[in-house]
Amino acid sequence: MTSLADFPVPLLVAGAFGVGVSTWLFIRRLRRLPFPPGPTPDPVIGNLRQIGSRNLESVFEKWGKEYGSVNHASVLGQHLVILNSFDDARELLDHRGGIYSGRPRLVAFAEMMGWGSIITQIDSGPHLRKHRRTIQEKFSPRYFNGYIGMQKRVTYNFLTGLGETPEKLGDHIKRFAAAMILEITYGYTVESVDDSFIHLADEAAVESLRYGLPGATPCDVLPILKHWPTWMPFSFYQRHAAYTRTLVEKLFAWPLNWTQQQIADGTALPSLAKDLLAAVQEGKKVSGEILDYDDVKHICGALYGGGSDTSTSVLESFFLAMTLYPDVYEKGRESIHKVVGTDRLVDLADREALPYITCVLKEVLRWGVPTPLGVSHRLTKDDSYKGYFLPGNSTVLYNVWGFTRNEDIYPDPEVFDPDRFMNPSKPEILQHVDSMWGFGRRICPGKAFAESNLWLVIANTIATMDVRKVLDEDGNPITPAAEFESGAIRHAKPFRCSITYRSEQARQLVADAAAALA
Ligand code: HEM
Repeated sequence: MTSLADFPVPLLVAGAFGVGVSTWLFIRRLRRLPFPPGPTPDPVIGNLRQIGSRNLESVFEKWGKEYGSVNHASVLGQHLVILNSFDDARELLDHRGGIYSGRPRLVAFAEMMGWGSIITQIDSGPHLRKHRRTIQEKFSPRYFNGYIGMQKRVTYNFLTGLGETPEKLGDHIKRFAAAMILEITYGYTVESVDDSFIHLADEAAVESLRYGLPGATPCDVLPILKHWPTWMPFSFYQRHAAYTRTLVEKLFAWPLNWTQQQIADGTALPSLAKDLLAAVQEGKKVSGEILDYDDVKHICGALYGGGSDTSTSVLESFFLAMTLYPDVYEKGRESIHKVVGTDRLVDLADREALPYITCVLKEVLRWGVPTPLGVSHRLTKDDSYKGYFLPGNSTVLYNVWGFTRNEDIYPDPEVFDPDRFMNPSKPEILQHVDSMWGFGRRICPGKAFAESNLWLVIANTIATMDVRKVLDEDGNPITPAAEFESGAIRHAKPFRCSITYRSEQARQLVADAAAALA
């Protein structure tokens, strides 16, 4: 076989020179291309003023209409690429995923407050691969099918609580979302929203978001400031980050220590943490990877943040939509009565036979948009697209809210209409709503699990409860506004609705099912 050593040295040098020159020419040509169009930046701060807006997704949508679907902006020297069309997002984030799957550097949030070791913050590389493979395997339908009993129990507890104190809808939703994740992750049962883990998670989230968002502290602009000692003057941000870090570390360590104690006592329920800790102890590979204790801590620690507030947002939107659209509710109930009857609750095995309920869930996702701008990716190398230069290390944002409001795909986008997904006239109708779960190599690994939890709870709520508008003193129905609070996770603004069991038989069905699994 011919090896490199068989070639004369001058030929090798000439070859290497040729490759070097053509790479240099290629990069030069790339850099001569313009940035994608976008709003004119201010000196030094760039587009900070526009980016500071709360409803960033609608700002981006306007830019898309004004400048074209791919936009460029900058904030304090950081390039941003904004994708306002689903096709561009699919081309770049899916098809060119090899260079579009990093995560932007967040100095305060990830490096100072301690979130940097969890998957959502980890940049591309072997560490990411290890965590993703583990989560993907453990949240594949094959694996979590073993948790159907747990999914049912959490669902029936939700319905029981709702039947008893419907005015506490928000608390029941929050408890449901937390319980699903914490049971499967740690085998930890959540009895109420007054749970100490939920309090700790809330406090860690509030403190982290206070100064953790990109650009919220000078450390994001001048990373060397993260080393500024906390005993020095002007160290407010460093001291706040150090305090937040203690909360974040406790958030990761506390539930895992709890599971370890349960294992030692012989009382541990099946859970992801239990499986992974056993694999670490026995030196067994998980999805072809060797994990250590810190991997387990951070893999498990990522899931509550990834799965609980998103699911909460979806259920809030569901109850708001059902209050506003009684015809949809009735149609959903009729479809359940036809297939399941009224003598039993709805099961995950009924999913295929109940396509309308699946469409209700899809429409809740589209209408409520839990993650309006997904999670930002990072472009790891210079690239060009549609004649524009996209600089390496750009933060890439995709406008899920805009994709799912595109009138060509979703006419009357603010109207809640699950029928748009029944026998869709074009494949885009189903494809674009799936952007809710992100793109490419970073697509949400909890998608199948989240969809099955949400489907089960939505189907059984429709089957057993009446959700209606509340009446004012004169007996007139009060129509709540379809208003949402935007942010990384979008939530319906607080609203009132009336929730009662559909019948005594429905109440009994739920009570019996909950008792059987208690
Ligand atoms: C309605 C519920 C949910 C929605 C809308 C949602 C949405 C998303 C989105 C948009 C991303 C970012 C994808 C990207 O970077 O392009 C993501 C990532 C992630 N999600 Fe979900 N998610 C949900 C539920 C869950 C659940 C239940 C879990 C856990 C079991 C979970 C775990 C994760 C994790 C670990 C990541 C990070 C993946 C990575 O960085 O590579 N999610 N999710």
